[in-house]
Amino acid sequence: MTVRPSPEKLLALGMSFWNAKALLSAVELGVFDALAEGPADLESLRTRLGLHERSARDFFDALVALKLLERQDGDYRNAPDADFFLVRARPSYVGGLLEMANARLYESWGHLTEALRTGRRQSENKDDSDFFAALYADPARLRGFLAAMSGVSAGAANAIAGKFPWKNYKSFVDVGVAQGMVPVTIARAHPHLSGGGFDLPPVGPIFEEFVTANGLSERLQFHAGDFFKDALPQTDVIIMGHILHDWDLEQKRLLVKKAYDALPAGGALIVYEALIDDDRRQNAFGLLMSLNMLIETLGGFDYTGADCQGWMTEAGFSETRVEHLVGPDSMVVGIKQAE
Ligand SMILES: C[S@@+](CC[C@H](N)C(=O)[O-])C[C@H]1O[C@@H](n2cnc3c(N)ncnc32)[C@H](O)[C@@H]1O
Repeated sequence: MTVRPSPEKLLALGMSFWNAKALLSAVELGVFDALAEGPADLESLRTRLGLHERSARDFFDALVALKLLERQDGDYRNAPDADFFLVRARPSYVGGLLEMANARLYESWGHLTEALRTGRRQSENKDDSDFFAALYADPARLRGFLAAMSGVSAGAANAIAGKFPWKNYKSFVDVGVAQGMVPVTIARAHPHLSGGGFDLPPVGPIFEEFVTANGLSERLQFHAGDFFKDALPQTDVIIMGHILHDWDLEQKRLLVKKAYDALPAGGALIVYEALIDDDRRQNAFGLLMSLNMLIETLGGFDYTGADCQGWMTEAGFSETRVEHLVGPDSMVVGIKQAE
């Protein structure tokens, strides 16, 4: 008997932007913040959030069906994971990424077809100015972007702190550090390490605020610079997370070479991203991230572990390996030959 194919999966995938936008609007409206204080019934939640009465019930019940909220005896409360990760006041908040997705990516992705036809990015300014220069001209957007990066890298930060042999090294610098989630996580887990972050000058105060709030300002310093114009700080281990995918092939190769030049013999470069699997058929998130680079940047694209190992070998690294971190993220480690 032949099995009749079902369109269910295709239709669910095609309509999954509904689910995404319901979550993004819930974060924007502060639904999870409102319920962090305790359960609320329909009317009090609706008035608290300033929603029109027409669709509030459907919206909240859709969030129940999506398992973001729970409802008991007419009262809504946060589902446990939403309560942990989506309440702004909690240190575990990862909604910065979702805020950025809501404010910028959601609309830009509406132009994916045009981007695929033209090869040109579709974020707010489609001209040739540097993505980061435009972003950093607006302090509120800068802060939002850097906080979003903490949400993106929190899981990988824990995995790098746990999986890399830090006991063999004394110092490290995270290049393109953003707010500092990765160095803070590593320094907390390994009290013998000191280090810091390298990034464009406007990032300094935001990094320092985050490091101080985590009680690590004695061990983590900020290095201001432009990684295309300045040498990278000399240190035992350099980390680059979600950096190489922002840039074109020549720029990627240049950054790997600059890391090699800054490391001592025996030093290590850790590159982490949502690496595409070598066969380019499994890591849908990595492949879609690469399309996000089309939407957002002039020449950026994501790549496989084997691609990155190739650039590291070209730059002079004597040993390279790829290790899975968490979810879609993996790291490529390059070791500079010990003398
Ligand atoms: C996509 S974010 C990645 C942040 C962080 N590594 C993470 O994974 O969460 C890219 C970072 O590179 C920094 N950056 C961009 N251009 C730079 C440049 N020319 N020199 C130094 N840093 C730069 C940005 O400020 C930003 O913090």
